Amino acid sequence: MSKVTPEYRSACDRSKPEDRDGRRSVRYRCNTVNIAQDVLYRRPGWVEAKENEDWDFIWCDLAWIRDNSNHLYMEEHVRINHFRNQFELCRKNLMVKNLKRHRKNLEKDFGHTEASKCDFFPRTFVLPNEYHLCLEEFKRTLGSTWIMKPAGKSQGKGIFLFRKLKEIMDFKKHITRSDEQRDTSQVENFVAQRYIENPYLINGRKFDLRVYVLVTSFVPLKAWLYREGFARFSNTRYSLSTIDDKCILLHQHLKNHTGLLHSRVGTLFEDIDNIFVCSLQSVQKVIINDKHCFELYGYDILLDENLKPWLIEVNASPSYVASSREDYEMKFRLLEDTLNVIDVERRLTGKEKRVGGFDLMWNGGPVHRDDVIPATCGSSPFPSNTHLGCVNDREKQLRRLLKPIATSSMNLSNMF
Ligand SMILES: Nc1ncnc2c1ncn2[C@@H]1O[C@H](COP(=O)(O)OP(=O)(O)OP(=O)(O)O)[C@@H](O)[C@H]1O
Repeated sequence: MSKVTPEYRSACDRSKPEDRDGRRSVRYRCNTVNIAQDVLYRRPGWVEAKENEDWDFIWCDLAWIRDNSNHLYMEEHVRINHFRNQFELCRKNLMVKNLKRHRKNLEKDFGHTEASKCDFFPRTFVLPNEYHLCLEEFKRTLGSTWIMKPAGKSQGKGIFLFRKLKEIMDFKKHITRSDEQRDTSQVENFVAQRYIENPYLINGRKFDLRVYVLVTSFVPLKAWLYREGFARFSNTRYSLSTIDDKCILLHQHLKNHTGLLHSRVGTLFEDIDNIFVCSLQSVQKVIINDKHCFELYGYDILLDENLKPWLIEVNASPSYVASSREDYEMKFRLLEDTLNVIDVERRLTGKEKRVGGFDLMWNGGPVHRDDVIPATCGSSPFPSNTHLGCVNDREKQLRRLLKPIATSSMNLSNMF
C-alpha cells in the first residue's frame, strides 16, 4: 500500500474493516496523496491493486488522465474519476468559450430570456485572440476594474488587476513579445475579466463559496449536488485600495445581513442551481461522454452585494487536503459519498434521488423530489438538511457554507 496522509492517522485509528459479505474485492489504484487515498484505503472490501495488476477503479490526477486515457482499454465495470477532456469546463479560457457559444445557441433557438440564464459569469475576453474586443469593451467602461488570469494556472498564480488602458496595452505587448519565438500552439492564453467590485462581505471579508457537483454522465446529463461545502475567506479585509492608492473603498455590506439573506436566499439558491445546470449543458456536446468516467467538480462562486452569484471557476481537481480536522472530515464524507453514488459495488437500484450527502439535481431534466417543501421563492433542488426548500433551512444551509474554515493551505491571503 502507498503512504497514507498524516491526517488519516489521526482521523482513524481503527484498522481497515474486513469485507464481511464474501464478495470479490474491488481493486483500486490511487495516484494522489490526499484524503481520497484514505477513503479508498478504508473502504470495506476494497484493496489496492498491486503493480501490474488489473484494477476496477482509479482515483487519478489530471496529469495521469492526460497521459494515459488514449491507451486505456477498460472493461464494462471499470470507473475512473475524470472525463478525458475535463479541461473544456475547467480551463478558464475554454469554459468561457463554451459558455459564450451556449448562450448564443440559446439566443438563436429560444430567445433572449432563455439566453440571459447564462449571464452568471462576468464579461470575459480570451487574450490574445479577443484583444481588440476586450479593448473596445475596456474603453466603453473606462474606470472599471478588470482582472487578468492565466488560463491554465491555479492558486492565484499570475493574476493581477488593472484599470488603466496603458496597462492592458503594455500587457498585450508583453505577451506578444514573449510569444514571438514560440510555435502558435504554445501561446499562453489569458482571460481578462470584469472584476466584481461589490462582493458580498462578511465582517468586511471577501469570500468564495465552494460547492461540489458530481457528474456521472453528460449524455444524458446526470448531476448530483453535495449538501456540504464551505466558504474560502480572504485573510485581509476587502479593499480596492491595493490596486489604486487614491481610491480607498472599504465596503461594509453586512448591516442588513439577516434581512437581506431572508428575502433573497430562495432566489439565490435557484440562481446557483442555474449556474450548475447551464455550465454543464454548455459542455454536454463537447465532453467525451465515456460511461466509465465521472467527475467531482468544485465550483467557485462569488456573491455580489445584491446576492447575485457569479461563476468564477470550475475545478476538476479541487483540493482534497485538509486545513483542519473539520475540513478533513467534510472532505472524507464527500469522497465516501462520491464512491457511494458511483456504486462500483452495485448496491443501488439506480432510482435513488439522495445518496449520503448527495441529492440528484438533474437527470436528463430537473429532478423533483417528493420530500421537497416548495420554497416561497422557488422550488430549487439545492439541498439542505431535511426540509429541503424551506427558506429558513436554506438560510441555515447558507450560514453553514459561510462558516470559515482555516485556509492556510490555500494561499488565499489576498483573494484579489
Ligand atoms: N471577476 C472577478 N471578480 C472578483 N474577484 C475575482 C474575479 N475572478 C477571480 N476573483 C477572485 O480571485 C480569486 C482567484 O481567482 P481564480 O479562482 O479564477 O484563480 P485561480 O488561480 O484558479 O485560483 P484558485 O486555484 O485558488 O481557485 C477567486 O477566488 C476570487 O476571489
